[in-house]
Amino acid sequence: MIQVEHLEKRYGDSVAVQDLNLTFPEGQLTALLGPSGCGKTTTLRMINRLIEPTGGRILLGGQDTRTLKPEALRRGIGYVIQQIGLFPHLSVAQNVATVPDLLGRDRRATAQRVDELLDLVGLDPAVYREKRPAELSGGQAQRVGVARALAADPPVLLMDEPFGALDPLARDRLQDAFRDIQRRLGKTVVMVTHDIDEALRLGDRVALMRAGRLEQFGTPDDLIHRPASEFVRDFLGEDATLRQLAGRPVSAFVRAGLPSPGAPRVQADLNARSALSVMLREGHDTLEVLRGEELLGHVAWQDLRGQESA
Ligand SMILES: Nc1ncnc2c1ncn2[C@@H]1O[C@H](COP(=O)(O)OP(=O)(O)OP(=O)(O)O)[C@@H](O)[C@H]1O
Repeated sequence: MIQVEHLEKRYGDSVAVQDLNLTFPEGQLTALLGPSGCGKTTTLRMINRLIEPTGGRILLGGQDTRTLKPEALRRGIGYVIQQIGLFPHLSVAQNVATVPDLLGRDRRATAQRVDELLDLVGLDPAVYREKRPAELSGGQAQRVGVARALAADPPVLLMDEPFGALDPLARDRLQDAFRDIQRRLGKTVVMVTHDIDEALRLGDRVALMRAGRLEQFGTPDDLIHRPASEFVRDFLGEDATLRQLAGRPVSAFVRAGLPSPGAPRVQADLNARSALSVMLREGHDTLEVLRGEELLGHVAWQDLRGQESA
């Protein structure tokens, strides 16, 4: 758990972050969202002390980060940035092993861990282990960056626009892969993004910032259905519900029960936004949801539109 108390960063007369108070819950992914220049990156970099606050404090597992040496602090905090900065002269495996090697971990154990991590991020170790960064696509390099950040098994991961440089397809895939990994490993993740879809899709919590201050902190549902201000409402936009639906499979909304006669059938992994389109197109307010041949149940129009309770 990371607690931020009255955090402030001033540059001369200008204030980048002002009286910021929030708690990043353990094992969850919190998206730091907001318009350009609102202080997201500054906040993130104060957590691992790449930037020193001018006021307030940050507690990591209850401990004031100022009492820790920055190097020691950063050993427990993975950091992934958009320009991933792989070492060009090292192989993929050596890049991933950078931190364990620095820490003097056992070589054989590290080699095994590297393979596991490459596997985890969707890169076949046998194919990619010995490649150089120059031989990778942007998406592959980004995956190696994520594997490298996970290699030291840090409980906390800070990510700054980690998927920003990718084309939409690669971004979707890596976002999904990362979400799975995060859930499985239970890491506490703070992710800076200015991409609303990404924040709503990946965030267990979203911290929406504006001009150095926190505008709202809550679940994606909170921000969409219970916006704390006009700013939040405007920032997310009118199609916020649709955006959120696009990130969830229709199976998340299924109710058990008798199918309604004549309802169109869709597969469970169809995204909920497309399911809504099927209802509109077919003129039905329910759908039958199947996984393969198996009937899971049905989903109704109201379930998709009033998803606070989902
Ligand atoms: N080294 C610096 N000196 C002076 N001002 C700075 C410095 N770094 C950041 N700022 C200012 O602090 C504010 C917050 O910057 P920050 O990079 O945290 O914003 P951001 O929300 O991450 O923006 P973006 O999405 O564009 O990256 C901005 O107004 C920026 O101009």
